[in-house]
Amino acid sequence: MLEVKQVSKVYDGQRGVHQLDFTMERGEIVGFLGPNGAGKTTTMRMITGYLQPTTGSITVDGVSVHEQGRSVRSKIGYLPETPPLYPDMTVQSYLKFIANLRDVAPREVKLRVSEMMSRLGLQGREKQIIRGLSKGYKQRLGLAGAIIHKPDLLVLDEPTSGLDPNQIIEIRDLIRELGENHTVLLSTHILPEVSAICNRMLIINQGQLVLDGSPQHFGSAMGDQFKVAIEVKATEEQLHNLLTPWEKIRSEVISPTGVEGEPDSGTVKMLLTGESSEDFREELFYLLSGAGLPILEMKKENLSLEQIFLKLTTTETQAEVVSQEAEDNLAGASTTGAEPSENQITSVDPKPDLVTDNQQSTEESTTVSDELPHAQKEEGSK
Ligand SMILES: Nc1ncnc2c1ncn2[C@@H]1O[C@H](COP(=O)(O)OP(=O)(O)OP(=O)(O)O)[C@@H](O)[C@H]1O
Repeated sequence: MLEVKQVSKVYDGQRGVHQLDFTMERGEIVGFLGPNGAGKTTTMRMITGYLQPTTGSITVDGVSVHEQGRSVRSKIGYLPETPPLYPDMTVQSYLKFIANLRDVAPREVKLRVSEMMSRLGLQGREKQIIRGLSKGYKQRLGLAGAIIHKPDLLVLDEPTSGLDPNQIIEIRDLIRELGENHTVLLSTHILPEVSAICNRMLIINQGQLVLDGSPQHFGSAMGDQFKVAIEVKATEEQLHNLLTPWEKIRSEVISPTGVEGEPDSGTVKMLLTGESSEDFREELFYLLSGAGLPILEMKKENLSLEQIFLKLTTTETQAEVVSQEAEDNLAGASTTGAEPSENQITSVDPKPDLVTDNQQSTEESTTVSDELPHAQKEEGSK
């Protein structure tokens, strides 16, 4: 439904994003990740028609966002990082205003406003002045405004930023629910949010896409070495004798038997690392079972999302762009890793503004936005 084709944005000679290429299918919830300044907001503003790409094209259901803006905008809902709220309005009058702005048929406005109030849990706050709402309720109201015209595509820029943990959970649940009827693109710095809500993620670094696929399948695809953790009923010596001659595998004891002061469990836990991304579990199974050593546990070790993110956005190595195609191979019967691409990434801020758990951002709540809902284009302002 969304096609971003070879899109670049240059600000005063400086690169915003470079040759972005991706598509989104109806019903997907896609997480958009990247360090500060990577180009997430720029991309989202171009998709929603607020910014004109320097080159390339963006279409929604085959219609150009920038050539036929008005008809396409009715299909898109956008929640900028700071929701565009008018602090002196009441909740209800704001939603009515947005409904009119979004071309909701006049006879439907009342019904639509009350539908949004109930869907976003805003009932009872109709007459409340927006200025007095908590950050979480402002975010709900922003979301209500973004979906009041029933868009197919929802673009959310850091929707949980600045919320407390309870509000984060509420907004995530709402997004998950919205994902049942909408296609959603959301940017975030909170990596667990991607695993919690999204069925696909895009990572952007220095304006270029460096990863595209499902968060569940990247762990092993991103690692250039296949890793397996095992627990075997054996002695360390037996395992050592068996595994040492296997040249392509490096083994490391995680929990040895016979730890002083501990009863001997009779098992050894080991981490085995292959020299490549080739899956060696089957060979390992036959090797150990052939030697009469029972395998109590065997688990493929995946890179965590945090490790993937850091690997892709902080190293000075060749980018290992994992394409959707490679991920499909991985998800299927194939046991090989993803094909590396020729794209290059270079070093960036080694400490991107990354939240790896449910830490709350300390960002201050702001009510007056520079991104008012009626501002359809705002070239060059951030
Ligand atoms: N209005 C602007 N004028 C000039 N340069 C800009 C403007 N907006 C963004 N940029 C530059 O474009 C690049 C991408 O910025 P963008 O805001 O899209 O990144 P981001 O991934 O959203 O970052 P953050 O996570 O900090 O919000 C940065 O180098 C930024 O400095």
